Amino acid sequence: MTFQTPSPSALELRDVTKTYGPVHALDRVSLHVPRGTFLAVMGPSGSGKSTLLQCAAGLDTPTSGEVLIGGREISHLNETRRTLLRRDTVGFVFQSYNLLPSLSVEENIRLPLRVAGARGDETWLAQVIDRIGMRPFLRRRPDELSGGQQQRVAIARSLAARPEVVFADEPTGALDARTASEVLGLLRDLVDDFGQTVVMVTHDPRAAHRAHATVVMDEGRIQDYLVDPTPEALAGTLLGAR
Ligand SMILES: Nc1ncnc2c1ncn2[C@@H]1O[C@H](COP(=O)(O)OP(=O)(O)OP(=O)(O)O)[C@@H](O)[C@H]1O
Repeated sequence: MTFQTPSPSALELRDVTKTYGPVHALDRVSLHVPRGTFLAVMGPSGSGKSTLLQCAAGLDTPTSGEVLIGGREISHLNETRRTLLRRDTVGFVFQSYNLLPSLSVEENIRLPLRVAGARGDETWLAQVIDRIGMRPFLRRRPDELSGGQQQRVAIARSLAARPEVVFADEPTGALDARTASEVLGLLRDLVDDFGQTVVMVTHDPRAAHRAHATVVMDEGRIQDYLVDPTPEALAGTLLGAR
């Protein structure tokens, strides 16, 4: 499955299989995600979305096949080297924000740099903070923010080290429809304006609709690949997946 653009690849899966005993959670999945694109991953429960994200982000290793982030093969690295590579090249956004409650907004955003012992690019950080609209809130604690604001902070944190790919796992699952739409608009803007690459697992066709393209998983395989689908087309494809 390939985007028809000449951009270099931010993420590539080559024939990736992940088995748990007799279960093929991923079954020879190949995928190419160019830089500066927003890809949604949908599919029924148990179709392999989380496994795809875990293997693609280097949180887990495939049983066979290769995963390349920014052209570097990660699936054959040992745990330590994979952790280091992940730290430098991958950002995460979770449904539950996962901010540290004792740290300020600014400290949360800078956390990946602190953990890496990196100085960071101050111009980039300032750009990100302004783009997500959190500059007035930098000294607040997460519990002094709304859910949407907390997710904005989490998105800024995911971008702090200017990663090759941001992986978002149901990033709007805990938000009301209006706030979810704002957060998705922000993710899309980060891709369109900053050239970031985002891979987002979602159950929500309205969320996937904001991405450039959607892969639909079923039984560990990519069952469909839709470019700029309408929410109705996505809902129809998902109904047909089982
Ligand atoms: N650690 C594990 N041990 C055994 N089986 C697993 C494990 N993780 C996933 N599976 C199995 O692999 C298949 C794919 O699971 P996965 O969690 O990737 O699906 P999913 O599409 O993310 O589902 P959901 O939408 O419910 O989160 C399922 O059959 C699941 O039971």
